[in-house]
Amino acid sequence: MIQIHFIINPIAGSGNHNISKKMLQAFFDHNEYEITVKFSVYKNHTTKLTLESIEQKAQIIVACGGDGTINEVASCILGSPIILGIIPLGSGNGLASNLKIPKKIHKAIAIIKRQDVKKIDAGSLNDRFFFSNTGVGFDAHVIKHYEESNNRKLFSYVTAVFKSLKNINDTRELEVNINDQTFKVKPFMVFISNSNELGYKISLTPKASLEDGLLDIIIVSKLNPFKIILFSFLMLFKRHHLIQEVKSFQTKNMTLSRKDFNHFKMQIDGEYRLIESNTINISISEKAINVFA
Ligand SMILES: Nc1ncnc2c1ncn2[C@@H]1O[C@H](COP(=O)(O)OP(=O)(O)OP(=O)(O)O)[C@@H](O)[C@H]1O
Repeated sequence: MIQIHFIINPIAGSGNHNISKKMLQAFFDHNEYEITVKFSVYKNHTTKLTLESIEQKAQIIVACGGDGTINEVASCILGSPIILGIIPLGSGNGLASNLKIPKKIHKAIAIIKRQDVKKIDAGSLNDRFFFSNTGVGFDAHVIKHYEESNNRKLFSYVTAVFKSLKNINDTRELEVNINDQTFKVKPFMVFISNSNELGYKISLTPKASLEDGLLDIIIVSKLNPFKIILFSFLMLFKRHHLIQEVKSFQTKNMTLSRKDFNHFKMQIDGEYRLIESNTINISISEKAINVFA
């Protein structure tokens, strides 16, 4: 019997999915799979549920939600033989889209039942992990405003972008150490990605691969309002690197540090996090997690 656990985020995306134990049971042969279904009932509850599933000897844990839910499940099973399944119920679903996992529930389940395993890389940031992307600056502001909106839809991301434009002059100097170069920057954004998609088919790092053992970085120094509009427009066509303030890198590790503050306001896989340290060490673990894709 294969022990398969589903951990469902009921508020992911628009929150109006009808996924239930009864519905899932209909897809799986009772002689082959033993199904356990859990719902998260508060923020970060998924971590506790996943740790319980590991204790309960789950062989497959399916994250049913967006990048934030995947992050909570995958961070717990990293480096273990447990296989991650994904049913994309989120708003952006960047990682699922990079893995070509369809949003239709029955199609995502077909991928789990096919049992083709891919090993993908995992990023780490001090003592946390990311599987899709992380960043400091404009993207972190956008995620903070998005979470405050209490509505997880594309429109909320667009509103959050406009609200974040008010904070654009709040750029403090960072020291960046990457590929044996050290330099200072007042960033509009430092964006670090494992995946080639942010969600909604938008990408800041279109050449990134989940399997190349590298992180794709873009560092954008302070932009004036005209350049921000130009940057946003070019990003839609994946041409933002044409702006001179945008520098692209690929690396296995990097460090961000700052002297004036002892914290970083970051987004990690689309969730706002305050990291209490004046140094951020970022690296990648190659092929660290097994995923059905
Ligand atoms: N019952 C719940 N009530 C409130 N928050 C929850 C609950 N269950 C999970 N969460 C939180 O929801 C957040 C994750 O949302 P998730 O990323 O899965 O969806 P999304 O933001 O709609 O999708 P995406 O990140 O792909 O845009 C996490 O911070 C998680 O801890």
